[in-house]
Amino acid sequence: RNLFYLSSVRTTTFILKMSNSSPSTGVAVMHMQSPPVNSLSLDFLTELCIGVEKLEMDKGCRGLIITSVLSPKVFSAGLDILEMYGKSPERCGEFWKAVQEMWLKLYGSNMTTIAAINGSSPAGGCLMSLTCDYRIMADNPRYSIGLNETQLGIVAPFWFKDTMVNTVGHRNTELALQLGLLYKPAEALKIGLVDQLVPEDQVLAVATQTMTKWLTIPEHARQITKSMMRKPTLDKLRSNREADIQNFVSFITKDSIQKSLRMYMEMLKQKKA
Ligand SMILES: CCCCCC/C=C\CC(=O)SCCNC(=O)CCNC(=O)[C@H](O)C(C)(C)COP(=O)(O)OP(=O)(O)OC[C@H]1O[C@@H](n2cnc3c(N)ncnc32)[C@H](O)[C@@H]1OP(=O)(O)O
Repeated sequence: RNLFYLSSVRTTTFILKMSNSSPSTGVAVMHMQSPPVNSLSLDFLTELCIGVEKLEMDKGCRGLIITSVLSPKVFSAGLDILEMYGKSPERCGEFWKAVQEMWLKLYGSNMTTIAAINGSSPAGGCLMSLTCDYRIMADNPRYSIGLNETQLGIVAPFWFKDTMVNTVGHRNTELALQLGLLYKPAEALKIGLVDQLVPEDQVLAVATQTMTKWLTIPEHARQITKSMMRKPTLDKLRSNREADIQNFVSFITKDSIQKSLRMYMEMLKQKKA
């Protein structure tokens, strides 16, 4: 099963093609396609990290757009709850390492990255879009975005929080994280959680136009500036990875947390019924 595919902007797509930036544009598009909701499983994260690493090594690739083919519904439902429920501590540790890896690779990417958010993007899905340099969201009030971890009875780790603070500031993050707020597109724009709203059918086209503008900036200067802005946040996790994994494993395997996750999954199913 292919969890996502990468394509050039101008040519049509190929499944998991790795030398995937168009020579004419230098831009790759990652289309996430892991039905039903693009939840971030261990397999998905592993595949994503390999794909990004290959793009990073491709000197012809200067930009990456991340979007979903599950539109018009979901960009990403965040971490796969089933990876955190009823799993052994070893497996939980492996999963968390992959989540860290995804964040380190995307937040630390040398490429210009744009999230073309064409559906809801809660929790880990919001984190993934926060790693990007620019966020364009479909202006559809059915969609929402935010770090809603507290609603599941879990706590967003410090590097989720730091990424949010770097984007929307301390006060907005305090409110967002404590209350587990999911923002409608207009509210997300207001606090700076997304940079631009566009009609649903134009998300990818506007992302592509925006990328063209970003790529006119001298590459070396932009990369050094990005690194200067993000390095302290990245270094904080890099120097605490193992402790962060241990913290996650001991937290997520607690009976009370497992119970909260079970109740949340039941609530999702009931909502559907
Ligand atoms: C120190 C401890 C640190 C812990 C830090 C953890 C950090 C991050 C946590 C996360 O990312 S947890 C995930 C949080 N995600 C959510 O809360 C989103 C939940 N999902 C939804 O709100 C909705 O599904 C949606 C994304 C808005 C889409 O709605 P839609 O109506 O289109 O689809 P549904 O019918 O609700 O769902 C379809 C199907 O998918 C299952 N599902 C949904 N989300 C997840 C998920 N995140 N993981 C696994 N499975 C998910 C849902 O249960 C349905 O399953 P079935 O009933 O079809 O079996």
